[in-house]
Amino acid sequence: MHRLFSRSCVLFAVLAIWTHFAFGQSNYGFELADIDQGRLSNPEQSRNRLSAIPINALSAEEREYYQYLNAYFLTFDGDLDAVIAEYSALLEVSQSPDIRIRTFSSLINLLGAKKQWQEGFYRVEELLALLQNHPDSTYRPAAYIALALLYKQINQPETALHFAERALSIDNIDLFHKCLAMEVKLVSVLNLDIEKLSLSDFTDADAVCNAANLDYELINIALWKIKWLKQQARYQEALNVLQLTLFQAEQFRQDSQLIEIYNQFATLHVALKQYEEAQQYAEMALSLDNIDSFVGAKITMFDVLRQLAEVKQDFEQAYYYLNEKLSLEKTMFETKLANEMAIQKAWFEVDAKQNQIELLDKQNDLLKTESQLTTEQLENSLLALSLVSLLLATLLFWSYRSRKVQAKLRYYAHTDGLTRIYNRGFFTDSAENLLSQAQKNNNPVSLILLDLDHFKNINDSFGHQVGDWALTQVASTISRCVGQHGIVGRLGGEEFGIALTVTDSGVGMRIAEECRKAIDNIDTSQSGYNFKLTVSAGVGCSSHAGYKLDNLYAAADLALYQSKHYGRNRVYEYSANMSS
Ligand SMILES: Nc1nc2c(ncn2[C@@H]2O[C@H](COP(=O)(O)OP(=O)(O)OP(=O)(O)O)[C@@H](O)[C@H]2O)c(=O)[nH]1
Repeated sequence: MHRLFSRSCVLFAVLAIWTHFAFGQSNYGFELADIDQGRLSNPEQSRNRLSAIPINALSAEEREYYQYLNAYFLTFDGDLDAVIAEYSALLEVSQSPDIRIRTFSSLINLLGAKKQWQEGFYRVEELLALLQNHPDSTYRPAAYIALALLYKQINQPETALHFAERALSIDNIDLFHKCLAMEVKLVSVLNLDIEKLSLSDFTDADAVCNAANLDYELINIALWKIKWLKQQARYQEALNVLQLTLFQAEQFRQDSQLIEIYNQFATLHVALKQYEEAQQYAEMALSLDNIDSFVGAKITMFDVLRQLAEVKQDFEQAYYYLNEKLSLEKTMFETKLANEMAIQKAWFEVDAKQNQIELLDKQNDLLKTESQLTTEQLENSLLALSLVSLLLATLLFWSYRSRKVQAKLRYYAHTDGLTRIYNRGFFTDSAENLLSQAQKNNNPVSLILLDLDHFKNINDSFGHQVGDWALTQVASTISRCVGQHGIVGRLGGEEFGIALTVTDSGVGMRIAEECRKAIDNIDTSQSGYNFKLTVSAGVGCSSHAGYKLDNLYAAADLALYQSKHYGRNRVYEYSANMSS
């Protein structure tokens, strides 16, 4: 028992959750739909059921539904302005297309009833736009009917007919809306081209409205049929239909329809020359409480009474009725004119507003184009800027690269490829500059020539590569020894030159000796072989040989020769008594 209870609880919870999600968050979704269903057949009970629903328990969507139904029931209280305000407020917040379509439809009907044309026409535009975006809404019939009725009311039968036919073209249109659409269609065709109507049009509409159980519309259709028969002078047939309609109307008791029925009776009896009956119905109509609200009917009745007075030869009375009729016609004409003007003004204002909106749209488009143009210009400028930047970067890059290449070329032009010290050409140029500068400043300078001893043997014994290694070692050792005191170059093969700045002969000899010693100390085992690496050097000094490079070179060379001659691995300085 306990297990059964818990299972039921679980099932109930699952069902509740499912219902919650399937029907919009609360259980009132069903209730609202049910109230909606019964709103036409039992408005009072439906209204009471609606007022019993706690608004706070509703989801946002249900609240919109509630608001719509609440406004609908408010119509029965008669304060149409309040209902218009409710519908307008709902349109401000409503998100649901269906609720919006229904609200627009109801609002348009009310605005028509209140003759608030301008607002009505705006709402028509909004409703049409909404219908275009939601062509599958189930509430299209109601929307088309609302539009058809409004256009019928403002005496535009073509447009009324168009919307009635749109409604009738919907496959699954319900009987209620089908009946209304058929009625509007009948009236519109009756006003446009009576010849186009046949008896079957009335019979069909009658069948649909009968099935829909719509008494008011049934009486209306009968009244239109009577008019149609009358226009064809089928008075007796019209009278027969009228007899049946009177019976229906007396049960239903709608003043407007009763007045119209008495009216028709009176005119038909006049046509059939049944004056007494005509008089009776005309007086019955005029005696109805609110006959003054139906000016058209009153005019017809005064006309009937005028004809009857004329028949009786009572011209005074006939004149009275004629006057009454004319004065009412004048009032009705003025009212009609004012109404027409109000409608035209509303159209004009809606049109003007529409034009203004179109103008604004065009201005907007213009602004958009302008901004697009500006954007494009900006984009073009940015593109141009990017291209220029790219070009500049490329140029910079190329200039950098060419500078690098130039520097490299310069380097290669100046440098000995193997030993990385100045080559002969650059050494010679640099040495000449150095000498002329020293000469200008009267500073003593020295030129040292160094030549590797028995270098051929190294090449021959250990290979050319070891010979190259030896040359680079000697070059770097000499550069280290000279430091900032001068410049070093490879003059060719295994011969190196040093030009020392601001140096007297003593310093020249000392540096040459340092170089010789350092070279003698090179650890040749790093080459993979052990051999003796020595240089012989000759020093020429400006104080003995002058500042001409050739002379200095010759002096140093002579001294070098001495070094070689006297045993190698030694340094000699040129002196004037040194013989070549
Ligand atoms: N490995 C190598 N050898 C070179 C280079 N340039 C010149 N030589 C060699 O240097 C040697 C110079 O030989 P020699 O002129 O006979 O002079 P030496 O053998 O040093 O004898 P002395 O100068 O009289 O002590 C030659 O065998 C050249 O081939 C070079 O760049 N690399």
